[in-house]
Amino acid sequence: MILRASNLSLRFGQTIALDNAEITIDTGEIVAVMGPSGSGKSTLLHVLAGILRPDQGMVVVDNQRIDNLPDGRRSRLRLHSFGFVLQFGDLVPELSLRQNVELPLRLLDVPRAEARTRAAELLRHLEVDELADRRPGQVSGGQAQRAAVARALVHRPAVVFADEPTGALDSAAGEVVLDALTGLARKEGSAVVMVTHEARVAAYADRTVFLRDGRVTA
Ligand SMILES: Nc1ncnc2c1ncn2[C@@H]1O[C@H](COP(=O)(O)OP(=O)(O)OP(=O)(O)O)[C@@H](O)[C@H]1O
Repeated sequence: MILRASNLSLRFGQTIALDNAEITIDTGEIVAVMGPSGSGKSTLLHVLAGILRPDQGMVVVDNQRIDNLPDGRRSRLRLHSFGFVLQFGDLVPELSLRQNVELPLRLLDVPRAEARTRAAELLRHLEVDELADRRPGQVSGGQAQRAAVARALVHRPAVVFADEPTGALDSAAGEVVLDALTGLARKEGSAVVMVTHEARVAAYADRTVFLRDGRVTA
C-alpha cells in the first residue's frame, strides 16, 4: 500500500467538503474518483497530495504521515514523491516542452545531462519528441497534455494526481492522453489517483471510488 487516508474531514466555512472520507491506494494502482459536482473530489485530491491540510484525519504515504509535516517538508515530499496533471495550462508557458519535462528533475538536483536524457526518453515514448523545442502555446491541447504526462512521471513518483486530465480535450485527444498517462504509469510503477466525472475516463482505472457529500460511498 502506497497511500492511506482515514477519517478525513475538511470544512470551508459552513461547507463540509470532506466528511470522514477514507481511501487506500496500492503501489502502482490506478484509481478513478467520481462523484457529482461539489461532492469533494478536488478537495480530496488536494488533501491526499498534501496541498490542503485536513481539519481532521490523517494521510500516510509510503509509511510516513504527511498531513502534519511542516510546509517546507511537505513541499519537498510533493516534489519527490508526487506528480500532477491538471485540466490544462499547468505547463510553464515560457519553457519548451523539453524544459518543462526536465524541470522536476532539475529541481531535484539531477545532473543536467541525465535530466535531458530521461526527458527525451519520455517525450519520445509519448510521441511528442519532434515538438520538444516548442513552447506549450505552440502545440495542440492534446500534445501539451502529453508533455504534462511526461513531466508528471519523469521523476518516477510514487503517486500521480490527475484532476480532470482530459476535461479540456475532445474525445480522440482525450483517449491518447489517457493511454499515455495510464500506460506510462504502469510501465514506471507509479500509482495514479484520477478525478473525473466521465465513466469513459474511469474505464482506464483498476478501480473507481465514488464520493457523495464528502464521503466515500464505494
Ligand atoms: N477554497 C474553497 N473555499 C470555499 N469553499 C470551497 C473551496 N473549495 C471547495 N469548496 C466547496 O467545497 C465543496 C467541494 O468542492 P470540490 O471542488 O472538492 O468538489 P468537486 O467534487 O471537485 O466538484 P466539481 O466536480 O464541480 O469540480 C463544494 O461545495 C465547494 O463549493
